[in-house]
Amino acid sequence: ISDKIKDAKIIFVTLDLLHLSPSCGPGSGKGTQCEKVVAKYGYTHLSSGDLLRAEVSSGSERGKHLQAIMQKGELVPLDTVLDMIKDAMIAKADVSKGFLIDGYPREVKQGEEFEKKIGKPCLLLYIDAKAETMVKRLLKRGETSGRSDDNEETIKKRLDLYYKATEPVIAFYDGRGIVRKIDSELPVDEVFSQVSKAIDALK
Ligand SMILES: Nc1ccn([C@@H]2O[C@H](COP(=O)(O)OP(=O)(O)OP(=O)(O)O)[C@@H](O)[C@H]2O)c(=O)n1
Ligand SMILES: Nc1nc2c(ncn2[C@@H]2O[C@H](COP(=O)(O)OP(=O)(O)O)[C@@H](O)[C@H]2O)c(=O)[nH]1
Ligand SMILES: [Mg+2]
Repeated sequence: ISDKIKDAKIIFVTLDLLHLSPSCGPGSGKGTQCEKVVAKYGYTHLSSGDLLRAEVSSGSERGKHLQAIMQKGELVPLDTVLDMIKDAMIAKADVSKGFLIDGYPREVKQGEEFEKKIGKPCLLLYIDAKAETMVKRLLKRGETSGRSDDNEETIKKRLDLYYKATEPVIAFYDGRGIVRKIDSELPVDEVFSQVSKAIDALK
């Protein structure tokens, strides 16, 4: 029965709401931009990384397992993340103008599964920054973030994995014409004005 309820709501989500996926490198400024979109457009921001970190904080057995994977900069099992996103979307379906799915998909397979279980994205915001910039921002964030993966060694692994697994995601959706590339080397507000243009062009 609960699966049926989920299915019904998912159709609603797909028809009426927008899925935006800022799928870009660690430290490129996804979180910063998503916050601004929430304030201006009334979207719900779902960061897959934040959902995972919440599970880690809960101290559950599953959280301990996740923590070990994340600390190495590797990807957690696909179903774990997808289930968390789906539950969070259903919980917010009634009050959201749209969804920003941040940090997902990390690999083409994750995107395919998302579409099978939830729906199609109408836009992929590709927030691009140089590797050097991303590392610099993450090291700076690491001074205060308390995140066990914001250290030099894990940042390097996250970036390697990003170029190997996540960049192909962008090519995959580019084939559908829904990718908007945003240059994140500019000041935050200028980046946001590019983001706003991409969203305003949706309808
Ligand atoms: N779809 C996802 C999202 C996150 N993770 C795990 O959670 C970690 C942190 O993810 P996230 O918070 O998205 O971090 P980054 O992409 O590194 O970017 P950010 O700087 O926004 O935190 C990843 O390295 C990975 O281990 C994952 O496996 N699958
Ligand atoms: N200089 C500069 N720093 C930024 C910009 N966007 C984000 N940052 C900083 O870079 C770090 C990573 O940003 P965050 O939004 O967490 O990136 P994410 O990893 O892609 O979610 C944070 O410390 C931000 O304050 C930007 O446009 N310019
Ligand atoms: Mg983030």
